[in-house]
Amino acid sequence: MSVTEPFGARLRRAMDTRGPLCVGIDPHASLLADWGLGDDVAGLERFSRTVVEALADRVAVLKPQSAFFERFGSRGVAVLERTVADARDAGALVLMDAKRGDIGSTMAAYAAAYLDPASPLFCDALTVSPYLGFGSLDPAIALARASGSGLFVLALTSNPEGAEVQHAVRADGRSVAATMLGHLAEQNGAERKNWRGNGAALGSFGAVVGATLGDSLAAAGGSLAIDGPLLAPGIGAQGATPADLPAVFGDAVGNVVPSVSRGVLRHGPDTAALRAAAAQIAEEVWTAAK
Ligand SMILES: O=c1ccn([C@@H]2O[C@H](COP(=O)(O)O)[C@@H](O)[C@H]2O)c(=O)[nH]1
Repeated sequence: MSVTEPFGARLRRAMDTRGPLCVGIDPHASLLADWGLGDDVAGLERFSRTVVEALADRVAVLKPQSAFFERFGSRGVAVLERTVADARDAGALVLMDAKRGDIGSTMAAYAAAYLDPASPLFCDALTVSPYLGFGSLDPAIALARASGSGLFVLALTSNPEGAEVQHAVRADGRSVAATMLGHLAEQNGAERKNWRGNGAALGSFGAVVGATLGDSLAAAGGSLAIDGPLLAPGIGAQGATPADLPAVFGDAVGNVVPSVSRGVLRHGPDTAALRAAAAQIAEEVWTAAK
């Protein structure tokens, strides 16, 4: 397996040159219809190609939502493979939003599917769920280190239902989410010792922390100083705005990768309109973080 520059270093460079925005590729049936496309594989392919053509040469990260491709079976997954390859060829980092999580031996197979450069679905990073225990992610962490890819671990998700699990307080007084953030800080600390020295690069092990959280982050406790990226979904259709980011993320706002899907995609299928929508949100993020 070829070892490349770690994901966190590549992500920091992309954020510095392109801005931090991540745009989701979420081909909802309703969006396919709004774009005048069929709810079928041809529609899926046209939709995905259009988003890649419009944005892969300018945003830091594109995030295909695997579920919307899987619903078309093997032909949908074939479209997903092409989407990932085309987006990477055009210069975007690709974060596969598949939220995988299982016992370690199965996790190793999920990791091989997305983080082994020999796999047809190889991506720059993968979203994973730690709710079978953070240690169940060990095979994915090991493969990410070996292949220079990254993980985004669900910590405090953008949906209101997440709190009943993530805010739960453990016997040691820490919330479940704070514990996950602590594990990520350890993983990024180990990476810094072994590879990054004192450079400004981010760690390769990020957390998912919803932009929708308002002050509920304080309720869950835990530190966002994980020395890694913080993927912030929830902007746009779920009600958060770029202006919310400083209040939610505080001092860690410089490590935030704001993620928007429908808020950009609803402007398609016109390529220029998609670009303008992404540029407008990027501008709002920049203004908010100043
Ligand atoms: O906590 C989370 C984790 C992931 N997501 C995913 O992000 C997009 C959000 O789409 P919008 O259209 O911008 O609402 C979607 O793929 C989710 O599965 C999230 O929303 N929250």
